Amino acid sequence: MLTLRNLNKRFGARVVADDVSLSVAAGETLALLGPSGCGKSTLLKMIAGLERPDGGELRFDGADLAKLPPERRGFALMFQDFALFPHLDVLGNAMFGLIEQGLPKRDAAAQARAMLARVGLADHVGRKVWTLSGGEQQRVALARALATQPRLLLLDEPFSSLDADLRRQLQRVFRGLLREAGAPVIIVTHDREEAFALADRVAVLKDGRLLQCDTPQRLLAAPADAWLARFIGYENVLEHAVAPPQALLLGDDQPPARIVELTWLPDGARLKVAAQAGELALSLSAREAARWQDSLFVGGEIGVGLDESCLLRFG
Ligand SMILES: Nc1ncnc2c1ncn2[C@@H]1O[C@H](COP(=O)(O)OP(=O)(O)OP(=O)(O)O)[C@@H](O)[C@H]1O
Repeated sequence: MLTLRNLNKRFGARVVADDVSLSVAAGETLALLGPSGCGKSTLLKMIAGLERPDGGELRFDGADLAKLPPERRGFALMFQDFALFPHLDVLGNAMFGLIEQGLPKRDAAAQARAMLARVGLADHVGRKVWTLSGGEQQRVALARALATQPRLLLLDEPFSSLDADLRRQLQRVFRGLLREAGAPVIIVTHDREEAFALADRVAVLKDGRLLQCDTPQRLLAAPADAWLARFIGYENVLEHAVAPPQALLLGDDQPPARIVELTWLPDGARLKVAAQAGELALSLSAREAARWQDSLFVGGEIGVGLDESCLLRFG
């Protein structure tokens, strides 16, 4: 298990880690999620040993990491550009870490081949990496990282250079492989869908502060504050609570709300209305849109209320 306790780091006046405490268990995938510049990569680098914390404690299975140089931590780090070696073929890349560990070449090649087969690249071992597609390169980088059987796997924006379809497809492959690897995994991302798709728990960071760390379900069910609620994708964020879609009540018996924006879609309509509680966004199914069609125009009125029992209150 990896444990961070009261970790602090600043660059000049900029605080990038503000008393961060968290832990990641064996077999668990944790996502560090936050906007650009909030300190995600720096946190990863401190764990890897590439940046030194100003204060706080980093432990792995109870042992203090402070005096352990990066190469002796037994962690694998995978960057967003994959950092493959262009002069080596696929097999050469995948066995690189094993050779570094001092494994005889034959054993290293056998283990690397086995890992390449696991990521679906058994037929590509002799290819130069620059002849591979982005998704294939990404799988080589993962095979290289996993082949060394790291004690901890650190992935920095592993999918950011891939297009959306490939990203989704590889995320599925990854999720299985990461679980099988059995080591704790930390993934840095600014993409909430990626975090929710891959991670068991998601740690949300802002300006170096850990705002909330929980399962995707619990983050969605009980966001800590309004900023976080918006960041994880909620639209109707009120002062003290989120109004999820199920909290919105439509009907003639509800207070009238003026339609300020309207978009017709194949399966209904999207509206923004000026309601008593503030501006609310809502989606109408095709059936609801048909039911209210006479009122559906910008400037028109529709009855919109809030079911207080469905609101997600902060804190
Ligand atoms: N070695 C360094 N020296 C000075 N400032 C740094 C250094 N490394 C990072 N920073 C600054 O610290 C802040 C946090 O950087 P970091 O890379 O950790 O953010 P991030 O959340 O990973 O961002 P992104 O999603 O854009 O990669 C940024 O303002 C960055 O410019």
